[in-house]
Amino acid sequence: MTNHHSETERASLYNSAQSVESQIEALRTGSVPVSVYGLGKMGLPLAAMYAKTTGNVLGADIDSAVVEELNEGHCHVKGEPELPELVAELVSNGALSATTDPLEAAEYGTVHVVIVPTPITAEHEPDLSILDAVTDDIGSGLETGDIVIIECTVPPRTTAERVRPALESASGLSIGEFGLAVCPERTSSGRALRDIRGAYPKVVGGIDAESARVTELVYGELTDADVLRVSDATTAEAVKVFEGLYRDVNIALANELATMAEELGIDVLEAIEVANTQPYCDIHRPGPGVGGHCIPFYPYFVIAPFETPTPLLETARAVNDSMPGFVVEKLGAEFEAEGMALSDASILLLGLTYRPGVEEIRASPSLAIAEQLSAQNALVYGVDPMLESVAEFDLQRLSLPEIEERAFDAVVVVTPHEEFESIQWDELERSSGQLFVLDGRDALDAPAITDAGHRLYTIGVGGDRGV
Ligand SMILES: NC(=O)c1ccc[n+]([C@@H]2O[C@H](COP(=O)([O-])OP(=O)(O)OC[C@H]3O[C@@H](n4cnc5c(N)ncnc54)[C@H](O)[C@@H]3O)[C@@H](O)[C@H]2O)c1
Ligand SMILES: CC(=O)N[C@@H]1[C@@H](OP(=O)(O)OP(=O)(O)OC[C@H]2O[C@@H](n3ccc(=O)[nH]c3=O)[C@H](O)[C@@H]2O)O[C@H](CO)[C@@H](O)[C@@H]1O
Repeated sequence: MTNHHSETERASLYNSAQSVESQIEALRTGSVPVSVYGLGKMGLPLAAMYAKTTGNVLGADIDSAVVEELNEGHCHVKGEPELPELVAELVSNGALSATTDPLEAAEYGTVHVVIVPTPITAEHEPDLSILDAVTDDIGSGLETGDIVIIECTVPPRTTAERVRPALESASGLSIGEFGLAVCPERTSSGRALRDIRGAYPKVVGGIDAESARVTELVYGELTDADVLRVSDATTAEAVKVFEGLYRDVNIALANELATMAEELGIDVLEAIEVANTQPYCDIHRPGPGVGGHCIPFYPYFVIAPFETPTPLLETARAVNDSMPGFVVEKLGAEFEAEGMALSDASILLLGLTYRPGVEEIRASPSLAIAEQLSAQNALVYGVDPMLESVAEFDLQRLSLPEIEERAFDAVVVVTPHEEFESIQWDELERSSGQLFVLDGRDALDAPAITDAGHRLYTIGVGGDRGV
């Protein structure tokens, strides 16, 4: 990859002797080369925003298809408004390019932004191996005056106790010669550019004051929102993780309440909606499970690495992970009432990604639902307009038009993609008796289902919906 900015001066910001105005001028005129590591759902929008602001970004990704597509001006991330056009513009004007060689990026940038995956292992331990690899790569090219900014979500204390020593060891430099800060990505897929531009404040925490100063200056140019500087890097890491913990616990509360709906004999969704009119109440929405590689994973960034007991976090995880089973039990009970076994049933799952419009299947509820149904020898089909392959799922793939050519005993709405709004429910039929429709997300128009002669159960709705 040729360096498209080799002719311009190469400025660094950490411990810069220039005035703040000159530093900002350098940042905005392409004199501060930025390297972004990880060009995925979050990294590509972030690299684009950096390139739009600085005009000088080299992205690094180990996936050659990602790099090739980007260097052709194409956007591989689906469902991000404005991103394809922005990427095309930035690549054509030389503000953004990419390499598969993180070492090249490490030599190129004086600002290094890390936004690579931070998953968990099958044993629910944080897996920071990718972060470690990138840290070592950056360390090998780190120079005095550089700054490294961790945007990926990591367990608290990771930057101070894992990333810092690794950078110092790989570079032979120390904090004070280079900077290190945390600015966690707080964006949601599907609205990434809007969020990064400034839907809500960016949070900055530095290993030292100069790192915090430089990172505050950089994000002050990147976002229109406030930049909130917190005490240190660990606090910034904790802010991000706490947001996710709050969400997982609150979804678990909604799910537990939803499982009580029939015994309560009410529409729990209605009760939640009205309870939330109280400003101190923000009960989330029940569903067939909690997916994605954020919310179901972040609790383990606190449960696993620390000694302090975390019973609430673990219970919330257990409640949310029980929801696919709740769906399967509901299906079994419905068929049992007809004297039919799940092993004789044909079941269609609508929506396999973890939420609508996002091409991500990690921890998707449909994975567990299909697995548990298949384990009981049910015949399981799945439809998802966002997915080319459904190899990870225990089911047979159907296209949306194909579902009206077959008969099912039940249809489960797991993830309500907008394409499903075109389904003609009166065209769906069961080989004999009433089709059973399980609406996991309160996404359906109930009269359209019941007018078509189907039986409808919505998670959280215990009795008949009020008049
Ligand atoms: N997806 C979200 O909604 C979201 C929101 C906020 C924060 N985050 C956090 O952002 C980080 C990245 O998440 P994402 O959703 O963009 O992941 P992603 O899986 O969409 O993309 C990750 C990218 O990193 C690349 N990569 C993997 N190993 C690499 C390496 N060694 N060097 C360079 N690139 C490498 C992959 O090829 C991929 O393109 C994670 O820490 C995540 O927790 C995600
Ligand atoms: C704290 C927070 O908001 N973080 C957001 C979150 O974004 P996300 O893409 O992971 O999506 P979510 O909307 O959190 O959904 C996750 C799963 O929970 C299900 N769900 C959701 C709400 C509900 O009331 N009931 C549910 O059942 C849903 O169906 C899906 O399966 O994490 C990103 C990375 O940290 C953040 O950047 C982003 O801000």
